[in-house]
Amino acid sequence: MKVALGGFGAVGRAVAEALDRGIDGLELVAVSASDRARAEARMSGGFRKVYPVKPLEELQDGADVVVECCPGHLLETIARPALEAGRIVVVVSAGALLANPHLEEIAARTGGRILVPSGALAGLDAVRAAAEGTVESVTISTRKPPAGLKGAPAIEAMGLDLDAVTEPVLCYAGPAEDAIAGFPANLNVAVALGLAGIGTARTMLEVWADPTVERNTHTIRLVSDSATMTMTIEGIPSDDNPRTGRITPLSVIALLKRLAAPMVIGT
Ligand SMILES: NC(=O)C1=CN([C@@H]2O[C@H](COP(=O)(O)OP(=O)(O)OC[C@H]3O[C@@H](n4cnc5c(N)ncnc54)[C@H](OP(=O)(O)O)[C@@H]3O)[C@@H](O)[C@H]2O)C=CC1
Ligand SMILES: O=C([O-])CC(=O)C(=O)O
Repeated sequence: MKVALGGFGAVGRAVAEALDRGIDGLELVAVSASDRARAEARMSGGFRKVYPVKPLEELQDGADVVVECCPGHLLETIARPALEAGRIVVVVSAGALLANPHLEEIAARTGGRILVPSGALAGLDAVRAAAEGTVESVTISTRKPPAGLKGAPAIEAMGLDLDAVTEPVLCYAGPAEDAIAGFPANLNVAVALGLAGIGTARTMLEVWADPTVERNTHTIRLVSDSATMTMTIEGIPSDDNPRTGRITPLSVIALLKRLAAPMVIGT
């Protein structure tokens, strides 16, 4: 499968490095970045090959799979032409799907597919299985080191000085659906959880700026007629972007491998 990466930041570059090192059945064919020269320089300083840096709208040409790993407001720019062309689109900015419900309609019409990786979250396999039965409630509590919430419009609206936070501050409590506008680059996990389970309107979220944690910590609780679950993941922030956990690109790589694998494990 030929893979094009829409984004070459904390997620895209790590996925590109893995594909460049070589994964059976997968071939990197193009990347996108806002700074083309910098992307090319990064590839020439360590990659085996320098891949074409293409505009986001052209990633589907010559690719079977397009991975969206850009700021969420660019999801439509990447996904619409790729889905119109019937491609598989891997969406890392899951939160942006809420503002773009038409993408699923395009996929249904063209035979394209939208795949959302587990990203920085644990347990979506079991949540999806439980959702085939009756789920009573799903909650997620997110605690991030204050730096991991920097730039979020909701934090700016609160007037919270994240550098001055000395004890945990509750920054949001309510449905996952209503949080993403205020935290577009921080809560993709909560939207992915909602989409996997009982919907983002019924999935209840708390967001904490917590100086006592060093990791992006997400705890899911689910009550259903098949199981109750409590799952916590403590993700190490990536060096490139403290908002993004290191496990996120690994989740994308694992998903891409499933696409090419003769055997698939997990829901
Ligand atoms: N689902 C999940 O669990 C998670 C989702 N995310 C989400 O994944 C997405 C990617 O995260 P991350 O890699 O950390 O983000 P980064 O900010 O590190 O990287 C973003 C990339 O997008 C590129 N870009 C920006 N504008 C354009 C443009 N107009 N054309 C082409 N490329 C562009 C940047 O280019 P340049 O390199 O030139 O700056 C950069 O390579 C974000 O939306 C983030 O919120 C993150 C963590 C977990
Ligand atoms: O990496 C994380 O902990 C999660 C994250 O940023 C997101 O969901 O957008």
